[in-house]
Amino acid sequence: MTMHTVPAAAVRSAEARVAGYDWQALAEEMSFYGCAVMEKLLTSEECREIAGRYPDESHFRSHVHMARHGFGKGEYRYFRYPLPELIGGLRTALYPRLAAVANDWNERMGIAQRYPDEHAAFLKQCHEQGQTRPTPLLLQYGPGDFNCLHQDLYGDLAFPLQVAILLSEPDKDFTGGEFVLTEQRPRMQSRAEVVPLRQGDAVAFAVHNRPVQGSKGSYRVNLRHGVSRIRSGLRHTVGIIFHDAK
Ligand SMILES: O=C(O)CCC(=O)C(=O)O
Ligand SMILES: [Fe+2]
Repeated sequence: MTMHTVPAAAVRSAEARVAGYDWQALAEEMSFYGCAVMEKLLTSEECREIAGRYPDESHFRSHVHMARHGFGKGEYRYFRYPLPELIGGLRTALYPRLAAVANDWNERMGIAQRYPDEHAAFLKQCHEQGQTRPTPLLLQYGPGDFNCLHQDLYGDLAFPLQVAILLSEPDKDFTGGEFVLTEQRPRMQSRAEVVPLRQGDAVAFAVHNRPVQGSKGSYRVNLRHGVSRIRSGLRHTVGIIFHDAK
């Protein structure tokens, strides 16, 4: 078993969970708007369990204070391999669903690259390119914190969709702190999208580019995502990024 292999039982259980969603509807949402919400991907107990890992350094390979890098304010930690089974299982199970969307996008954007059907095969490509470090992360924001608009690119090889799961309950654990996306359109003004999430909901969204169907064919837009200022309380999220990092 290599370091990035997820136990088969964890993958099967995540696949069963993922199969409960209407993937045709989700794929259409992603293609129309650049994002789609999977409601209640995690239970509140699972959310609490994952968020509760934040203080325990043994789960993580590194710790980032966002203000030190100009990324915003707040902090996050990248998980180590092996990932927690729930996160690793979902990373493996979500990948093929999103790869179908990613391959359709590449075709529409005239990009020759196609993503393999299985996450293990894609990770192998990352590792062969020297992108070997795990990218799933746990984020923690307090009052006044925010996450500047950004793109999670960690090397030349980038999977074009990613997932973020809200672990805290809006209006109870925190206020403010909306997940936001902006879409920069060629020679046009940018479009913003605010994604309403409850505890346990996951948003799948475009990392950088996606095609938009216009009246005269398809054009390419450039997306960024971030989090508006937390007004009160504590907000945790887990981010699932499918490419590994240099
Ligand atoms: O905290 C959030 O909702 C966004 C986190 C983020 O930037 C990510 O998961 O890549
Ligand atoms: Fe991000």
